[in-house]
Amino acid sequence: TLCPAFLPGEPNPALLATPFENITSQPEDDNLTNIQEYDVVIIGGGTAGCVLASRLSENPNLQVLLIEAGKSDLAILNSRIPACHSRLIASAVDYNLKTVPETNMHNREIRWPQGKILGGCSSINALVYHRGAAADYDEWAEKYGAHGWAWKDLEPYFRKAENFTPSSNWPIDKKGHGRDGPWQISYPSYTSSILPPFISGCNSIGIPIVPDINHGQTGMIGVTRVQTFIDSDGRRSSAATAYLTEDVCRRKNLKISVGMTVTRIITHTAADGKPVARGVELASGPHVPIRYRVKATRDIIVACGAVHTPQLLKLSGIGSESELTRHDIKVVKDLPGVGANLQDHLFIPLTVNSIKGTGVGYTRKPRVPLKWFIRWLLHGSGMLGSNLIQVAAWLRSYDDPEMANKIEDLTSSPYEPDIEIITVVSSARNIGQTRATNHLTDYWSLLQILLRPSSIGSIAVADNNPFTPPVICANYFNTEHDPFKKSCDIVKSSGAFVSWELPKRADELSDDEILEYLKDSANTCYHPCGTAKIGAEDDGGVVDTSLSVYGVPHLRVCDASVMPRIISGHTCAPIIAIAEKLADMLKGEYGTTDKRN
Ligand SMILES: Cc1cc2nc3c(=O)[nH]c(=O)nc-3n(C[C@H](O)[C@H](O)[C@H](O)COP(=O)(O)OP(=O)(O)OC[C@H]3O[C@@H](n4cnc5c(N)ncnc54)[C@H](O)[C@@H]3O)c2cc1C
Repeated sequence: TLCPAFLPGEPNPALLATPFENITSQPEDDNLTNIQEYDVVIIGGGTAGCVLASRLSENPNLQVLLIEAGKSDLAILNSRIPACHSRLIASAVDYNLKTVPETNMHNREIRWPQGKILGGCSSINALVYHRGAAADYDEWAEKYGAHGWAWKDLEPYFRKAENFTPSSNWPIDKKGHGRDGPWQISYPSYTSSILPPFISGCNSIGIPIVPDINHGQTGMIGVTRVQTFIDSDGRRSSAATAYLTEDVCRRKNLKISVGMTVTRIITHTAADGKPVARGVELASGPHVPIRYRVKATRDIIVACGAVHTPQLLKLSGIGSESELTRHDIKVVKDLPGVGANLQDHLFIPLTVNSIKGTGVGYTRKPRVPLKWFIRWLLHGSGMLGSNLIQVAAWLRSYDDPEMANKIEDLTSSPYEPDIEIITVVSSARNIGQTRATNHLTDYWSLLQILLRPSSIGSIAVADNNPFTPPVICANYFNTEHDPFKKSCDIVKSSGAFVSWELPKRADELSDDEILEYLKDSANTCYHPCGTAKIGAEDDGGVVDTSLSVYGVPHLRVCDASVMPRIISGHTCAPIIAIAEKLADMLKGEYGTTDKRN
């Protein structure tokens, strides 16, 4: 763990791609003759990209290249230690992006972490394993035209990905889970002192205890212990560690390029005058004069995540004509849906002081005590082997008659939630910014996550330079939801509550004061999606149901961008299932068609 003998990925691009000097990166200069070629080129070795590379290269006749801008997650200790996930935010493996000043949030620029590392966000995220409500996927198919992506279509792929290890102290019916997949799912052995009072607080106000929220049951409502992607050695099971094992990386037909950014997708004009995706161009950094190119004889799959996928498509001439022209990018395909339909979850922090012995402040010591580290290193156990998000409750605010009159029901079915409440072990206002100020205090933080926002934002390009960060406008908060009071009820009923810390007088605030507090303190819950959605082209769709980009044959997208509507939960597991399904679809397709030339 400390000094891994094996690190996936080839850092020298000259061994995998053909170098070009002094090219302009303009479509006129799109020479692809006599260059290194592969059957499939996957751009972005993140959550979806690792799954695709691993599954597609199971066919030894298929030459696969995976290109990742970051380096291996095995070399980043904080990525391996589950409890250290928040230390990865604003670190060298984060793109360190932020939104534009959000007008409905007191003009705050919200920090948006995105993993620049093999495994992508699955290597830096909070390790919560959650599938979302079955009705969310049925809604994709029925309401948004994503036929073939309903719950019944995706459920087998959730199982295929998973190797679930049950826990003796939280028994569930294992039938709903997979046992043979590469992704390690478990309950961490360590449980914090927050668990019993949170569950009893929920129970006292009528929230049922549900053994397993990931069962695909109708009505994903209740409080439960959180399942995580942590393996039996207490290490993070990212998409990279799960899918790009040493055996997989030794396959002769799989090449993995690390530390290289794809700067554009090269399209050629076919005999019918239409564009066809043929190759990609990559570079190690903004000031390096050498670019590299590879050709794809079958497909190019963009898996750069919901922020960078639309950016790359636009830099390659695929996007709204007016935006591309404004930035001097030659239009390949006018596709206004690219970068539109951005959706995200917001969380609202609530921090309370709790009775002595029930708080979690001790977990936030600025320096991890050596004995904790040794315990984790040798046995994978103790506090460091846990993601420290231990319990969560999913609720419907509409069932409260007072709320039902105030807000529109945006859930995917009358039985599914619009709110999730999780516990975290920090002063929630500080997440991603500074360490908790007083690590000795007994406190809890609860995050209320708004699961069904109607706010729609966008990803735009700032200019035509692939190394300029994209312009993120989340456009938060054009809906009123009020999960806040429910959290106050939970903590007051928990038997461990002492006083309000943030905000003070939390349960006495008027609606207007709560709204002001939300604008001041709400934060991204790190689930951006929808920016290259499945759907009809005239309805803003970017890809069809085979995840092929409209009007550009042999170009596909597979990542959080393709979700037509944000789900009522965490996004990592659904993306892994989507990638598993696309890999299966492509294996079937490639098995029966002739190689493209
Ligand atoms: C801090 C944080 C906490 C989260 N917590 C959870 C959680 O607990 N549970 C959960 O389910 N979800 C969580 N999420 C969300 C979840 O992790 C993401 O939705 C999901 O992993 C995104 O997968 P993806 O494949 O779409 O993109 P990513 O995993 O981000 O992969 C994109 C990859 O593409 C690479 N890339 C981008 N542009 C280029 C380019 N031009 N050339 C080459 N490579 C490129 C990136 O470096 C990256 O590796 C969290 C996210 C964050 C950021």
